[in-house]
Amino acid sequence: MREYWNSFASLLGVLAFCQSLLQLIFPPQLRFLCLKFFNRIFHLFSSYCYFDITEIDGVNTNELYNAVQLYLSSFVSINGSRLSLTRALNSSAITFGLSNNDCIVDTFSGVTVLWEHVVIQRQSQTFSWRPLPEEKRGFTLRIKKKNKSLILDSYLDYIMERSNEIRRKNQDRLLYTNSRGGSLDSRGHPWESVPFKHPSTFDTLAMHPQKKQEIMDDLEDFANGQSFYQKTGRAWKRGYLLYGPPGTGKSSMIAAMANYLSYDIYDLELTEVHNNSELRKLLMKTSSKSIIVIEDIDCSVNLTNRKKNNKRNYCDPEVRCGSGSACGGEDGGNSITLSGLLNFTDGLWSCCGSERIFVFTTNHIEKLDPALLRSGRMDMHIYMSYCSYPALKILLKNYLGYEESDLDYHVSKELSDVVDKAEMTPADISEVLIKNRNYKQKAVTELLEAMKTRADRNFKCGSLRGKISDEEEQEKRALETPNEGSEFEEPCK
Ligand SMILES: Nc1ncnc2c1ncn2[C@@H]1O[C@H](COP(=O)(O)OP(=O)(O)OP(=O)(O)O)[C@@H](O)[C@H]1O
Ligand SMILES: [Mg+2]
Repeated sequence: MREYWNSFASLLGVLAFCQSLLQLIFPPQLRFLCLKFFNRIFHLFSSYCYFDITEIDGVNTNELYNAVQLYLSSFVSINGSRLSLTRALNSSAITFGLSNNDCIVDTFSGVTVLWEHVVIQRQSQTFSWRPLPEEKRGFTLRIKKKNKSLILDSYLDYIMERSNEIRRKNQDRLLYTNSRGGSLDSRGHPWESVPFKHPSTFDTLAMHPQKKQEIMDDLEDFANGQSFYQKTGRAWKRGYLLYGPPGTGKSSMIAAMANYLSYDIYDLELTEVHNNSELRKLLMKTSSKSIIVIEDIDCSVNLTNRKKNNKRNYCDPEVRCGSGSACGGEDGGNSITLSGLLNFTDGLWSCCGSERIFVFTTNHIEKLDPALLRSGRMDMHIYMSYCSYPALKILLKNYLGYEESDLDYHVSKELSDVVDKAEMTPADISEVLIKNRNYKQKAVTELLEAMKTRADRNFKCGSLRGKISDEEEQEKRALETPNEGSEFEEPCK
């Protein structure tokens, strides 16, 4: 056996020698042919095969090249002695890369592979619609021939997956908006984006810890549920309806969800969408691993339909534009309808892209069309309630750094007794605590006073409180939609 290997090694040595000799003696064309011939023979006997992944494929950027670069960056930082460093747009992290013509060994499923980063000068600028870089870059993957089929497919898939993860981790989250009202930017995108830096997390969110845990588990199950969704033939998406009075943390919850899963947010302003087909286009331009949000859903769809349909009740099936009717009603398909919206979240269109979460918020669940609430449409209905005692403890910890044990026994007893009766939102309570955050004792005393006053008032004039909050609500709507805020309609009976 050893003799066989010795003779094989000497054969390779001779071939390499002939190659260099040819370079000296023959003219270039002949040399090229001979080299090709010897290379063929060399590869025939070699136990390795090679794959080139170039940076530019024709004139398009090769996604696989970028993925490999990012993937290798996750472990070259430990091994390399000379590395290239990059920081991408919108990223707060620095990534390491292999320097020119450096190699690195990787192991996947017990198989060892070698990566080489190849950089060569481009000889002459060939004709191209866009200027090409002066250097030709690429990665060469060397693997044993016998492992080729075993690892090629799954290894490359694994690299794509890992690189996406790294990219998401490195890149700051983005908040997209369609506030341009359907016009496209220079790259044909209907969404505008800004870095998303909302500090709300599930730790800072004041709500019952058990309920919070349920939501976190549900999100986790969703994010790890690719195989489940595939196996059951369901689109990989999930819908949450957040409802409750203003200031109870619906928007904060959305931010916490995005931060928890590291997803981007698409804040869909329905009043800026002119018709159902525009809505579909917007959906097609959203990326996976994102949360698509429609805030105050009772106002958006309701208002548009009502406006387009001369104040008819939007629960009317014609207005809702159910199956068979011409969507858009009287204006020849020039409005967004409830059925268009449902198709967007639930129908065939909802499946373009994957791993997406839809979140609708409302202050008035009773005003929503039953079609939106039907089981299976929104997977979870989450009531964001007035502040409870467990939620209050979280706020005290957030704003004052107080644990329950830091409070005087009588004070904590009084707080726990009065908090439900006071019916104050976390936003109300936060305001009192922020104002006095440098005087902790005073903050607690003032909060207790405010709660007692509110509880008394609620007890004395419960019906009046209802009116007040309705006024607050109308005021809020008027501020948000100055021209349309006064047009409130009776909820569906
Ligand atoms: N559950 C909560 N936990 C922590 N902070 C909260 C909570 N609810 C409200 N807040 C505080 O109150 C402010 C307003 O809350 P947020 O905008 O999330 O309420 P909302 O329910 O979305 O109200 P709206 O119905 O008016 O949109 C937030 O900036 C946050 O600081
Ligand atoms: Mg909100």
